[in-house]
Amino acid sequence: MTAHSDHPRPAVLGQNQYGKEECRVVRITRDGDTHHVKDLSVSVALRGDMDEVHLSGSNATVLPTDTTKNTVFAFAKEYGVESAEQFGIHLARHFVTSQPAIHRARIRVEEYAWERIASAGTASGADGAEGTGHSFVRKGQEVRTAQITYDGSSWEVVSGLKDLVVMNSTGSEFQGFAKDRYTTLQETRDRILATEVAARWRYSWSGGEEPPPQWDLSYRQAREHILRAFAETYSRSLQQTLYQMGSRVIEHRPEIEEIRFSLPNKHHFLVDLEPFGLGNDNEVYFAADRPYGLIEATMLRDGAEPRIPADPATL
Ligand SMILES: O=c1[nH]c(=O)c2[nH]c(=O)[nH]c2[nH]1
Repeated sequence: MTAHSDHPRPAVLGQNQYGKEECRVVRITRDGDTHHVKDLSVSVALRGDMDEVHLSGSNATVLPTDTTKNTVFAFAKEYGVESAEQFGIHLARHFVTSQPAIHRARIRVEEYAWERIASAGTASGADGAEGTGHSFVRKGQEVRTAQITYDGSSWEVVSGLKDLVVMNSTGSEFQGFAKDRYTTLQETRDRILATEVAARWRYSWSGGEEPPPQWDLSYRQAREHILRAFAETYSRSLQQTLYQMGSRVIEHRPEIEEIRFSLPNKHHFLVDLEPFGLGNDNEVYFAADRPYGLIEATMLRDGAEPRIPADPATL
């Protein structure tokens, strides 16, 4: 006879917590034409008198996780985001002091840093650098890619980059689009435009007597043209912005004769704060993860043959 086979002990509830993970909030603060961005992923975990909800199913002490998410967005509007720490302190204090059943709140914040896309001749990223005031590139290095093919007589070099995240906090609209009975998207004259650029460009160089391009210089310049075109284009669609990025590279870099982009449209939806009696003048956005639009196109030097495949296995 073993102790636990004849007299099994009942299960007891151990440590428990609940909340909302990864509330992706983007707070734009407009200082005239200069915008400031705070981009956070906020996770809330609450603990307290939660036995009954587990044991009997009574939700009397359960502040919904949906409410915790709403609070994150509402606080972004009401208090702004001075720092990740200060924002977390506001939230944690709020949950613990306003809900008698909640005794402990753990707020985790990840902050994604952005730097300004500077215009020609200014130091990229330095705060206060000249630029549009509303164009940003996410900090953290993009990945540079290269594919070299040689068949014993000729070379093909396709270079590129991926994971280059950019955002315009204004200067973008999307309207006048086709509509059918399933269309619910509202036309907008002022939206956030954000994407994670993946681009590949093919050099005209194929060996022989011709000296190869200066690869590093060419990469830096192509990247710079892509960024500037993104920043300086008033966008009517991501497709139009893509075309400007590509044509600018083709026009300024004679060594490149084809460039292909794959641009996810990283949607940012304005949060409806009216239920909380708060306005939202393009200040607080929900950064959606998926699904996302995917806009792809090739730009060619006139007369060049398209050789970058549209559907590669990987970039
Ligand atoms: O720039 C855009 N292009 C689209 O094709 C599209 N479709 C959509 O729903 N939003 C957008 N935005």
